Amino acid sequence: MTELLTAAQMREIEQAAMASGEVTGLELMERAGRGVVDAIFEEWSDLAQASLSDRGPAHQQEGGRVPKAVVLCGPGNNGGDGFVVARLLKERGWEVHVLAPENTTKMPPDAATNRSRWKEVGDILPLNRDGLRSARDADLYVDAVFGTGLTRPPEGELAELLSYLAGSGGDHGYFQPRMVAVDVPSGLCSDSGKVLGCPEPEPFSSLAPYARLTVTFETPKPGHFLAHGPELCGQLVVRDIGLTKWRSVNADGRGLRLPRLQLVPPMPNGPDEPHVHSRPTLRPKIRGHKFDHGHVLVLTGDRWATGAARLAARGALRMGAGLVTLSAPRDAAPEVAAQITALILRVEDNADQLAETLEDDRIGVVCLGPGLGLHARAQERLDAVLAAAPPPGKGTYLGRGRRLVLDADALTLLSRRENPFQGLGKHVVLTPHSGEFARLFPDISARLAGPQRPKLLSTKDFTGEALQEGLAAAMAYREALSAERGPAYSKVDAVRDAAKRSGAVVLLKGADTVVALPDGRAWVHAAVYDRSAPWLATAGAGDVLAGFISGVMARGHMPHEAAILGAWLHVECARSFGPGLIAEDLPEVLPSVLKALLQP
Ligand SMILES: NC(=O)C1=CN([C@@H]2O[C@H](COP(=O)(O)OP(=O)(O)OC[C@H]3O[C@@H](n4cnc5c(N)ncnc54)[C@H](O)[C@@H]3O)[C@@H](O)[C@H]2O)[C@@H](O)CC1
Ligand SMILES: [K+]
Repeated sequence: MTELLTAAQMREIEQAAMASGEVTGLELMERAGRGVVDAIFEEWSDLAQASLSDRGPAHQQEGGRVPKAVVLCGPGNNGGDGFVVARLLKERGWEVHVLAPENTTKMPPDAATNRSRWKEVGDILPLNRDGLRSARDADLYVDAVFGTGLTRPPEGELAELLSYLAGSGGDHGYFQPRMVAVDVPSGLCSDSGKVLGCPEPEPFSSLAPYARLTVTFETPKPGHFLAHGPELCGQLVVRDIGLTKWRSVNADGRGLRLPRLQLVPPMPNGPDEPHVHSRPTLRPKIRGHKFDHGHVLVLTGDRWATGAARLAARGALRMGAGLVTLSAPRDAAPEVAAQITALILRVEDNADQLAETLEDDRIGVVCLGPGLGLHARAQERLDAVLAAAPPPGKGTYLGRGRRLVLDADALTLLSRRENPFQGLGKHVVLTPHSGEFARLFPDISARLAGPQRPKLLSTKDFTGEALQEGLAAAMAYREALSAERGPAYSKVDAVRDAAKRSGAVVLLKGADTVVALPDGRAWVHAAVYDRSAPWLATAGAGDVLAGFISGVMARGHMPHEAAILGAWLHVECARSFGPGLIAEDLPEVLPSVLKALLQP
């Protein structure tokens, strides 16, 4: 397991460690700075080799070039880490230029100590564009302006400096030369992955620089995986600074810090290795009758709209469900029958007939939504399914309650009900994309999206009232952006709130898929960094995911486990297939992925 820690949790752990008397803040800062330097040299061996302490002073005498670093240190402990990095590089013979704020009255004591240590060996330039101009052409830039303590969007000279650095990176080639972020790229909220003060959805010309390498401490933070985090962090490295012992206690030494947030899959070579499995585990199918491996019922849409449900059904079958039945309205039945072999077809004339089918308590999982339609009959079918799946404890289905996956149109239909969440519970997995999520949880979605950019004025608006209104909206938007406070409301917060409100397990899709339970437990499934699979954004892939989750539940996993495993296997299939993938390929490539997974 790789736990993702928020800024507040990280502070709590640090305080618990210092309160124990076993370690000081200064020692932690030294370890952090050293961790950054080690990571730099591991990433760029040419820089390690160029260091004089490795090659000896003769190198310089022989005319060898002295490597040059610019270290940008902010007003807090992140800046303190920066001063340590600067000192350690200088000790290795580097030419080091440090930029830092002149006013140090509010500087935390450990950072101030490291500032003084630096001043014994080097000068300090102002932390602004002028300072940067006088320290040009470095081999390495170290961004230690803000870390987990960012509380508001940067302003004035700092904003100018950060957006200058940001403008030099991104897709157009990373900042040249190399930029290393200490803990997080400055301006990125470590809890949410949002860039404070920057319009959503893009951090283009943002207030946070694009790093090529980000070195964080102890555990990764949610913001490294959510929203813009992966794009800005470049590559992520986690350095152990010796806080493991205090990770699960409060500052007073008691109690677990809740709620917990885990990364799926755990980071390979992460700080918790080798104590963890680096892969999630799927229950093997051992023996038994087909019904012992679960019976999934997938509802199709109407005639000409059955493809999505067929994709889901094939996903569930390939996942290892013992039996998968498609329930199709009569007019859609011929089309379905012509397309399937191992799947079973059941014809429905009306919702009552569906209710009859659902009396079969061997049907452990029902999946509906893909291609279902949004008409009254689809609503009746959804109601029939919800009525026939009482929350666990009240029903008799296999003694554990029937489980449901509600996807696509089923989610839109839910949002149209007078009481959308009635009849839901932890036996239900909701799998919205952001649009469906906004329909179901409009207020939560608006909070997550942050201030909305007003519509651009067109030339016909350039006079009179329209112009006044447009300008007022633009001013209000600017103010709302600058009033954003850290830690910002994150996708994890939003999905937790949605799960709590609906009572169901909620999976909100994306490269940063988040799964949450109503009790606050949450997981980030990250298809980013070296796990990114952009070709998964293809029509029908979501339908297959609903089927995968249904299939995993049929194998006996709890709904939240199924959501996590389904999301993970979905990405593994996409990665295994590679570019050119279409939705139909996902179930077909699953057997080889499962084979590799189940191998000891
Ligand atoms: N928590 C821990 O366990 C450890 C933390 N360390 C470092 O400490 C960092 C956190 O330090 P801090 O909490 O001091 O926070 P930061 O150094 O991230 O910055 C906080 C400072 O900047 C100010 N600030 C915040 N937003 C601002 C803005 N928009 N404009 C101007 N000033 C702003 C704050 O008032 C505060 O003075 C971590 O990111 C990490 O780099 C490491 O030294 C190792 C141990
Ligand atoms: K930073």
